Amino acid sequence: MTDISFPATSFRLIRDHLDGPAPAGLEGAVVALGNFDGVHRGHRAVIQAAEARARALGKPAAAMTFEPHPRVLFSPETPEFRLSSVDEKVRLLAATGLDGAIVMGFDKALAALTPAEFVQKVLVERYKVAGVATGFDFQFGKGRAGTTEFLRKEGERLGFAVDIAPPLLDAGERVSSGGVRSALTRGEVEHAWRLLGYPWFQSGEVVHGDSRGRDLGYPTANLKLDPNCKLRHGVYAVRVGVEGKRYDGVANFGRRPMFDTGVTLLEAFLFDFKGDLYGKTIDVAFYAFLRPELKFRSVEDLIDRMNEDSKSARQILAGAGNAFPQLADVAVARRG
Ligand SMILES: Cc1cc2nc3c(=O)[nH]c(=O)nc-3n(C[C@H](O)[C@H](O)[C@H](O)COP(=O)(O)O)c2cc1C
Ligand SMILES: Nc1ncnc2c1ncn2[C@@H]1O[C@H](COP(=O)(O)OP(=O)(O)O)[C@@H](O)[C@H]1O
Repeated sequence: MTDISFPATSFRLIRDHLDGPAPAGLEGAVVALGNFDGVHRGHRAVIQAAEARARALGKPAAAMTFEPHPRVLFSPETPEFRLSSVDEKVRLLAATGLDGAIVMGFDKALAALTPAEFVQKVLVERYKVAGVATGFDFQFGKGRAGTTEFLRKEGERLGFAVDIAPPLLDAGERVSSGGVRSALTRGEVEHAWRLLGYPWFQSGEVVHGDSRGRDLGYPTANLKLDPNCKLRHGVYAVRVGVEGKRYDGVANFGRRPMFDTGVTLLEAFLFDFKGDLYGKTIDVAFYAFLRPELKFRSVEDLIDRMNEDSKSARQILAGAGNAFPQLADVAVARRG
């Protein structure tokens, strides 16, 4: 167990809707624009470009993101495996050192704005942006017709700075949310970690299970993940953040074929912890895939294997240094 000190933050979170009044607090900022699912290293490069420009201009720096993900509006029948919920995203953004984030409610009215209208109404009139930073492949506005080239021209015409970050490569692979998703789907959490720059994590409230864990000598804190989560089922070495402390542990994600539950859960056993976690929000970060879920001949065999899993996880995590996602406290962010 180690103490985590959250970065002190005066982070300002704005949840904006076009039909409401223009919110105060981040006018004149340099804005990093994007969906930022996972806030991976490529996203951080965009954020750094916004911060550098903001410093040069003596302005605040903020991220502007869209919620729900535009895909939810356009193709609700094919739900996306999201790397981060809006809360997780905001906590990641707040820890980057940005002054704030604008979460634009993405609805039909916003989707109907042409690229020129989005620039004029949202960026210029509503936020009076001093600059915009985005990734090389960002597209925006009705029909995704707005390109980075268009944004550059609009910036020149209307007087705001435009910075476009080139693709970021990791060992020849483009860092992308899609790359992280497919790594997680294969259980390759180390690869996801490389692309993200931090071990992937999921947050949630601890719920009650079947009280079986205690009898096995392995009480597990249970989280229901988003049903669209495509993380490979199996056993992982994890580190768990609880109320500013963190614990190494081992977790199973799946349906527990031993007990024919049919329900998909993330269940984490925390080493060197005793206490009650029900109702608490915890962060479970993934460091290594240990094995797939199995059906053992007996509960004793399962327990033997869980003992082995714990030993491997302890070894792996001892070699992981202090690595843990940098997360600011959302409760602090929300007060902003
Ligand atoms: C390290 C670890 C490994 C596990 N491996 C398996 C497994 O291979 N097969 C399985 O059916 N359940 C597995 N489980 C899930 C346990 O069966 C589960 O935690 C237990 O049923 C407790 O259920 P409860 O939380 O509802 O009380 C594993 C759990 C942990 C913590
Ligand atoms: N080391 C630990 N790791 C995880 N949970 C623990 C630990 N020690 C105590 N607990 C508590 O035990 C609960 C899990 O017990 P368990 O018997 O698995 O029941 P259930 O699955 O019904 O919640 C956790 O939610 C938490 O409150």
